[in-house]
Order: sequence, then structure tokens, then C-alpha cells
Amino acid sequence: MTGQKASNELRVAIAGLGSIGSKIATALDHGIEGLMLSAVAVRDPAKHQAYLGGLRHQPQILPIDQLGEVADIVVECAPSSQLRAIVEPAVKRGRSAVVVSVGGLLDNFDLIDLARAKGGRILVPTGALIGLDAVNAAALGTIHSVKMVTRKPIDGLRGAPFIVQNNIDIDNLREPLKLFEGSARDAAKGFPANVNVAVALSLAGIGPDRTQIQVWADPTVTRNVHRIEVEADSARFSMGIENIPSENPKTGMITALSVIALLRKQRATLSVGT
Ligand SMILES: NC(=O)C1=CN([C@@H]2O[C@H](COP(=O)(O)OP(=O)(O)OC[C@H]3O[C@@H](n4cnc5c(N)ncnc54)[C@H](OP(=O)(O)O)[C@@H]3O)[C@@H](O)[C@H]2O)C=CC1
Ligand SMILES: O=C([O-])CC(=O)C(=O)O
Repeated sequence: MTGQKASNELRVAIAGLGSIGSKIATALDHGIEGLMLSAVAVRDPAKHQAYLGGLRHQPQILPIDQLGEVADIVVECAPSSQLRAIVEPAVKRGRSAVVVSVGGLLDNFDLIDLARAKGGRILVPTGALIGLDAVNAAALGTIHSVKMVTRKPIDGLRGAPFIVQNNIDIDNLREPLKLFEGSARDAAKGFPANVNVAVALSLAGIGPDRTQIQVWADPTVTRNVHRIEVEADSARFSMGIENIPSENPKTGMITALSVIALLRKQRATLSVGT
């Protein structure tokens, strides 16, 4: 069955059907108030044929740069290298783009000016993190410092450019090893698929250069663990989250749920939290 748009439904398109995108597509297909799945973009349609065939309403399959033609909201769920190709055409048409590869925004910050000029929007979900509502609020006053410590199992870090370039052997670790300490901006370069959360935190608060992060490879943990300390003139707060990895060990299961929660808020009659 082809999805028919009801008169005032928001059309949502998804770029990438991996661990995050497929869960969002399934949630939309099962029904989110006031929203419908209009299209998806995949690298290899044949790989996703069985999954797509199982959906109740068939979305269009389009190239990533055409999603904004058939959607009010384009959800980016692909590697960060594809961010510009997905977001630029969407915001140029005045659409909203939900970005999960948040680290990729740092090298494409002009997209925010483009969205502003064209009436588009860029929405960053809380994703695998917690408490960006409090960070947003504190940033309206003065935040003195934001410090984050991320610990990941070895599987969640393998292949990160920082590890490869520095020739670090993480496969034979017996105890936690601090791999990196520095700004969220530098962490995003070294660990593009691992610290999107630090970049989201930085954009909510004091920016990617002042937000400090440590990244640890930790053979003693089975979850992606993030601890954050914020010191502001309005409040001091500590936050922590221990994410169960999804089928992609780099990605916590809660990430897709966070995007689904954001989408639900677009048309929900009752919306809780900022
Ligand atoms: N903001 C946050 O809190 C978090 C963000 N992330 C980020 O979210 C992004 C997605 O993560 P995740 O779903 O786990 O990643 P996956 O690797 O599971 O999925 C990525 C998907 O993108 C698809 N893809 C790759 N290239 C293209 C292309 N050119 N056109 C269309 N689709 C393409 C892949 O296709 P194929 O299936 O054919 O390989 C795959 O389906 C990553 O950048 C990740 O770092 C992750 C966790 C938390
Ligand atoms: O920030 C990321 O890219 C992913 C992450 O740490 C998590 O899912 O816990």
C-alpha cells in the first residue's frame, strides 16, 4: 500500500536505514500522531528490500538529496560524511532537518545560516545523552564549565580515526585507558562516530571549544557511559547515562528513541519537557 498524506499530516523522510533510521521508520509506519513516513534514502536498496517490504505503507525510495522534495522533515541517520548532502537540499527548500550526526555540523556550520535564510530549521535531538534541556536553560545565564567523561567498551571504539592514526592497540587492554582529553571539537575529529553526544552538549551550552571531554576505552564496561558535570551561575548539576549498545556497538539504543520522541512532539497534543 502506498502511504497517502492526510490533509495536515507532516511528511517525514529518513536518510539511512541503519540502527537508528530503521527504528524511526518502523515507529512512523506503526503510527505517530500527525506524521507519516513519505520517503527513505539508502545506499543499497537491495539490502533493505525485505525490511521495506514489511512496512505497512511503502515510502518512496529516493536519492538523499531529493528527500526534501517530498518531506516537511528530513531525518539524517547516515554517516557524518553524508550530512551536507542530506541537510543542504532540505533546508534550501525551507524544510526541517533532524541531525543525529551532530559532530558533522561543526564542519558545516554555514548550513545554519542557509536554513535561517531559507526558512528551514536544524533540530538536534538529545540523542544518546540526557539533560540538554537543563544545559539550554543554564546557557541563558552563565555557564562556567562543562566537563564530560565518556567510557566505551572496545567494540564501541574500534576504527576511530584517533586510534588508527596514533596506532593505539585497544584490543588487548585489561584496564581502562584514557585515549583523549580536550575540546568537543577536537574529540569529534578524532572520534566522529563516538562523541556526537559531546557536540550536542556543546551546542546546547558553551560551544565546542570550551566543552571539555575525556574519552576512555574501558574493557570493564558493557555500556556506552557518559558522565557530565555542569557549573553555572544558576545551578550546578551532574548527569550520567549508561547506554545499552544497539546492533551498531557505537550507537546506544536510546538514540533512535530520542528522535522518535522529538518527532512525536511535533504534533502531540500534550508535550512534556523542553
Ligand atoms: N546524536 C547522537 O546521540 C548519536 C548519533 N549517532 C550517529 O548517528 C549516525 C547513524 O548511526 P547508526 O544508525 O548507528 O549508523 P549505521 O551504520 O547503523 O547506519 C548508517 C546508515 O547510513 C546508510 N548510508 C551510508 N551511506 C549512505 C548514503 N550515501 N546514502 C544513504 N544512506 C547511506 C547506511 O547504509 P547501508 O545500510 O547500506 O550500509 C546505513 O543504513 C552516525 O553518524 C552516528 O555516529 C550515533 C549515536 C548517537
Ligand atoms: O555519541 C555518540 O555518537 C554515541 C554514543 O556515545 C552513545 O550512543 O552512547
